[in-house]
Amino acid sequence: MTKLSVNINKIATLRNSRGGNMPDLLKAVNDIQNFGAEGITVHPRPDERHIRYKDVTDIRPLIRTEFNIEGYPSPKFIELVKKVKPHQVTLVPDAPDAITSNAGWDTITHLTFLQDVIGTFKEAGIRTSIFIDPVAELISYAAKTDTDRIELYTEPYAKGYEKDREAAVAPFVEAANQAKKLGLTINAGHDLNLQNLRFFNEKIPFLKEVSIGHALICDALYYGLEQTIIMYKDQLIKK
Ligand SMILES: CC(=O)[C@@H](O)[C@H](O)COP(=O)(O)O
Ligand SMILES: NCC(=O)COP(=O)(O)O
Repeated sequence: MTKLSVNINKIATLRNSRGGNMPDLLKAVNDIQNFGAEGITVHPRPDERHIRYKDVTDIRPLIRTEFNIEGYPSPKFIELVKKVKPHQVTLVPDAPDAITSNAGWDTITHLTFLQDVIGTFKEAGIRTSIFIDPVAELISYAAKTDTDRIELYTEPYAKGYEKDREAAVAPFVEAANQAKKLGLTINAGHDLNLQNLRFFNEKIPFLKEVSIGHALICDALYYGLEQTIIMYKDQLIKK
């Protein structure tokens, strides 16, 4: 079954908005895992406006599932990830001031850089994934980086879902099949939600993991965190 990794950036953002320690991020990490999530995702950015670097270190001993750290591989980020040793690092090409991630890697232009960074993480025994758009040439270059996985950037799917979900998912199915043939494992994330998740997951039966933050934390305001995680996991059950 596809694993659900909960991105807790939004919980940190809420805490940071007032200073202090409410909501308690470390309690949330414990609870989210107790409620059935199969992983925790964090995405530290250089200005630490969401997750702070210290949060990442503090969270590590509480992980009983899988820890996924996402971010742009700056020297500081690489150092943090090597120190914390998560199960997976997901490389994202976002600019320091990006409100949120808004594109996948140009794996052609940045091939050598990605090969170097991925080599560094693999030497440290950390599984790698790279955030990517569903474009054939970019996927074929992703395989040349020696990454273990790719994370399909699903915002365009989410945007197109209501209008025509078959058309919206088609490039992702094609990209996933191509990546699988090249020996890559497939993750997905960005703007997945209770409406669009089941369809995406059913269309890519070998999808390994989804990381979901924004919509899930918004839903938790209405349903509570435990019930929300149950609802998202239900979307990942193939019926
Ligand atoms: C790579 C990706 O799509 C997510 O990490 C996304 O950027 C969520 O992070 P924020 O919640 O901080 O926008
Ligand atoms: N990698 C995607 C992620 O962690 C969460 O993205 P979103 O659900 O906050 O859009």
